[in-house]
Amino acid sequence: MLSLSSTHLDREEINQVFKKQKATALAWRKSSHAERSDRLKKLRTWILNHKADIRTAVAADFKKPVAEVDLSEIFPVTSEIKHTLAHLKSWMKGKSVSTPLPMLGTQGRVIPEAKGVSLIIAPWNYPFNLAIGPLVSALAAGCTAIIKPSEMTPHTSKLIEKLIQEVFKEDEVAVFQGDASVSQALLELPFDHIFFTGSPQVGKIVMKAAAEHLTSVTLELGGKSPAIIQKGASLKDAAGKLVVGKYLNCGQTCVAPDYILVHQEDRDTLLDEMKVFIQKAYDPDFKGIEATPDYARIVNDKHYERLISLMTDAQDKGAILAFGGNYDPHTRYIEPCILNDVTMDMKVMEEEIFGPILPIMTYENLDEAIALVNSLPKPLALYFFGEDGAAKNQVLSETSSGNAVINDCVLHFLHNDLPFGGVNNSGIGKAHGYYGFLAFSNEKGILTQRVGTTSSTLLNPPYGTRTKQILSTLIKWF
Ligand SMILES: NC(=O)c1ccc[n+]([C@@H]2O[C@H](COP(=O)([O-])OP(=O)(O)OC[C@H]3O[C@@H](n4cnc5c(N)ncnc54)[C@H](O)[C@@H]3O)[C@@H](O)[C@H]2O)c1
Repeated sequence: MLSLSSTHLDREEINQVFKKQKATALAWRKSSHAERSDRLKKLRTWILNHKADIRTAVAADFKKPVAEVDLSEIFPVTSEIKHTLAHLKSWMKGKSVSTPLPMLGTQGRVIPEAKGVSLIIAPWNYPFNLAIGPLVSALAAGCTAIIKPSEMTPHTSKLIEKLIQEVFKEDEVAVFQGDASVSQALLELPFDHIFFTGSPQVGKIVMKAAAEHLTSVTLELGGKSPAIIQKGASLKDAAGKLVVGKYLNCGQTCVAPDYILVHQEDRDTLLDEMKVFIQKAYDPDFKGIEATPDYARIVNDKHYERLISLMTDAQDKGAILAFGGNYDPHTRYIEPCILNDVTMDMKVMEEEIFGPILPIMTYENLDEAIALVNSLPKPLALYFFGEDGAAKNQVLSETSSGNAVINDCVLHFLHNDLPFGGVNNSGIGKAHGYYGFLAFSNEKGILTQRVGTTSSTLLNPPYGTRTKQILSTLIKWF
């Protein structure tokens, strides 16, 4: 198997490329809309010409189905580029701000300025999308970039390197392959922005390293995203959406519903509907789920064993296997699994599951469900199913999450006009569309004095009675 974990660490080369990018970043800061669009179009053309290579590479890494590669690796990036090309001109223009009375005679404007050299560290679970998606934002903002793809998906990471080498010069965009040691060597450098996607544990390491240079960070992290099914919700509709959202990418999705909170009277019906949907989606010909080409595998043995131990721990502590339970270490197959009677002392409720195991917990009243969500770190997403507006508003106002979706799940990732990201433990900063552009931009506030020095001289020392009167008027009225 292709491996990148042993890629040797060449600090000298990293330093050289960083230095070259510093020089290019200065020039790129002034790059026009046409130049930035041209970079994005070249990127898009390469992707469109290599769709088959992308499908083959991601499938070689974890048997990801072709349709899922198209939907969740290629489409989000091409649509992000299209959206960016359509709006970049107005984003780059910045905006005028209104003038408050005490500032009369001045004009204020906010101009987005390219931050400079950026570092993009990507995870393995959407290995193409989560390395190239942030690059779209970096290029739009006028930044250069060094990308460190995941060592866990070597085929896709190699393809990303090929893409970058064919489309860019190394002083514009470069790729360094390898494991944590390569990330850490990169993190020693004074980047102008770091965009990290990965676990909260590594996010903390990244933020500490960034603090050394006071480099700004976007941290796209993970967490336990709950799905609350309100009493009276359409259980059939919720069941189908939960199954699709959970088992896409074999559950290895940062925004997958991590656990379900359903009213105790609805649990069995929801469960039955989910079983029917799993059968229809992944075993339509009754040949067994393992035979479907539409279900991915676990990325490596370490994650496979972690997931099996989560299932075993839960069952040892009293959880009931309501669906699934079959697995195969040779192919790293884990059947979609649903656990009932889950309690908070089980490991499945202590860590992000990040695999095809779905615990169901019940509640008697909504307050209980909200209290449970609030007892855990703030999640990346929260899903609410139900038509009761008051209940929906209660959940939205009494919980905190990076994003929230009503009557669906996971879909918000594809909405380019919504800020995507977490809050506290699930992330810092937002990605996608305009928000991604802003992440790589310094929003520079510019004030222009238009009426000479009159206004400021009123407040110059020596501070006499008139100055004091002006100040007390300012404080009183403005
Ligand atoms: N918010 C999002 O958009 C989003 C998207 C996908 C995944 N995720 C999260 O990512 C996690 C899974 O991905 P992962 O296992 O690749 O994450 P990870 O944190 O283990 O690794 C991410 C990247 O960091 C590097 N890395 C690992 N250890 C490091 C260290 N000690 N120092 C510096 N760099 C290091 C890896 O080489 C990899 O490139 C989950 O928590 C998931 O929720 C979040």
